[in-house]
Amino acid sequence: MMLLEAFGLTRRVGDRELWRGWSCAVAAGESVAVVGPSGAGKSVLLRTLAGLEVVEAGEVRYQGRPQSAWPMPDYRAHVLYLPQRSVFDEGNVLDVLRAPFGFRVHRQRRFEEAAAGRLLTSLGRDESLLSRDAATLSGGEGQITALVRALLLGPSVLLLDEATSALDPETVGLTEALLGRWCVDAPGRALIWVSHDPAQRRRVAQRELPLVPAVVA
Ligand SMILES: Nc1ncnc2c1ncn2[C@@H]1O[C@H](COP(=O)(O)OP(=O)(O)OP(=O)(O)O)[C@@H](O)[C@H]1O
Repeated sequence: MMLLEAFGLTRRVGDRELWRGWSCAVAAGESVAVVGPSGAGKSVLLRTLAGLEVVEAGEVRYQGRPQSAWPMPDYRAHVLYLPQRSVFDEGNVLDVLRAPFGFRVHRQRRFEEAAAGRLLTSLGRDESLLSRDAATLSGGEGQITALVRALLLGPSVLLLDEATSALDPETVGLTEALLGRWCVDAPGRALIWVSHDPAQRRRVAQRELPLVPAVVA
């Protein structure tokens, strides 16, 4: 069975059709990249797969079950969207990492500061980041914080929307290595990348899923 599938997705914004009849099938253990020109709707597509945008036409399935048949908080905990830029609530990074564990959907999970520390170490940072005010993080520090928070929550599918764009090359390398290991470390995981960097796509993606803009009649 495929982990995440889309069948015939079509999406309009205003009076413009972004894409028509888009389909994909991503298996567990796969790392793939959605590619298309600027404005083609890659972010809208990832957000649609993540259950953050309405599915106007077509169907998304996770573990063979239609997105519409999942309780949405559960679905979004499994299929997690990581934006280019995250806005954090007040507090320090530790507060930001811990906060989602108070949500009902994550009640089976327990926040472990040591696990956060290990992830930070594997991204070339140390625990001093935990005490920093989240509102004053740099773009790259914000991306690291968002990635660590996402991984701590134990998703199955990570949708990465230019999620390493603000990182220095060394940290990009560490992030790609970490995610590559993450994807195969346990069964039932997959990565879907959107990246403008073709070299990054070659490094991280086993194949590309083209997003071709709809033809205007
Ligand atoms: N809620 C919305 N209302 C109206 N237009 C929207 C909405 N969301 C996205 N759009 C438009 O849809 C188009 C696709 O946006 P999106 O950010 O998904 O493109 P993209 O392929 O990720 O682009 P880029 O590669 O430049 O980041 C854009 O023209 C955007 O302005």
